Amino acid sequence: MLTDLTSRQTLTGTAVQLDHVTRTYPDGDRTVAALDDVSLDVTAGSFTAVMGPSGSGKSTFLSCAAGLDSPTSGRVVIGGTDLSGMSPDALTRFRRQHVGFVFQGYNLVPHLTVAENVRLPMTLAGAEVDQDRLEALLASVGLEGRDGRLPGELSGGQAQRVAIARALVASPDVVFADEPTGALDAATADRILQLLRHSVHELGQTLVLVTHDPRAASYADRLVFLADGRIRDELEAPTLESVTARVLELGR
Ligand SMILES: Nc1ncnc2c1ncn2[C@@H]1O[C@H](COP(=O)(O)OP(=O)(O)OP(=O)(O)O)[C@@H](O)[C@H]1O
Repeated sequence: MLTDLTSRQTLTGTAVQLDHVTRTYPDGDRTVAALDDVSLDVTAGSFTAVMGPSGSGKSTFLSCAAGLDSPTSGRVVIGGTDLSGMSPDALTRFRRQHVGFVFQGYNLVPHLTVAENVRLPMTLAGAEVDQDRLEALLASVGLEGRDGRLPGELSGGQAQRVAIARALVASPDVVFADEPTGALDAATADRILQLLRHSVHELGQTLVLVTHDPRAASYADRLVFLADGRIRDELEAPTLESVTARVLELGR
């Protein structure tokens, strides 16, 4: 069971705002809009999934919304801070403190222990993690007693739990998860998705999950469908049945 590890200051309001965000890329003589005038408010303490077929703009959405890339036009606001015009260095510093990431491939540093991997965002930001908090965080993701292990000694599900603890350690304004269960078997994937959902509903974490998997999307509070770089549709309280039905409708 997750305990209240975070002292979140904002449980209400908007955690992430995309305001008319467009991202174009050169394509020969033309430009292609990977993201085309997307506006979206992500409510603090909510779990939003973003789904869409291959090439619909999911990766571009994640890169722009998380401050990994800058939109060609429009603006992104995270936790009240407008990212427009920030230098790459300033964006990196901002992300370390305000944005957590969980990727399909875990992205753990192989020669660092579990505890060192979890601490890493804070270490890079020049901050300490209290030992009690570290232990409580590891326990909350089901990794108590494993703090001295190396990533190579963990199963895929355990490695992703480390990545989730690392994403939560700085109490970020938002965690972005990019196909976090793509490399896991179905039962392990369900446990990881439950853990992510609990981080929202029990810790008040804001979570944005990017996926092409209806099952993963059905864990969210709200589902946004992308197609051709635009928001095509939305579902509140999605279920596997409603997501699957909508995917079939949109595919027509
Ligand atoms: N660096 C780039 N240069 C040129 N075109 C790009 C670039 N990145 C993305 N695109 C184009 O933008 C569109 C959206 O791509 P994006 O990778 O965001 O889609 P996606 O939904 O994440 O796809 P997938 O599910 O296959 O990863 C595609 O047409 C893609 O070819």
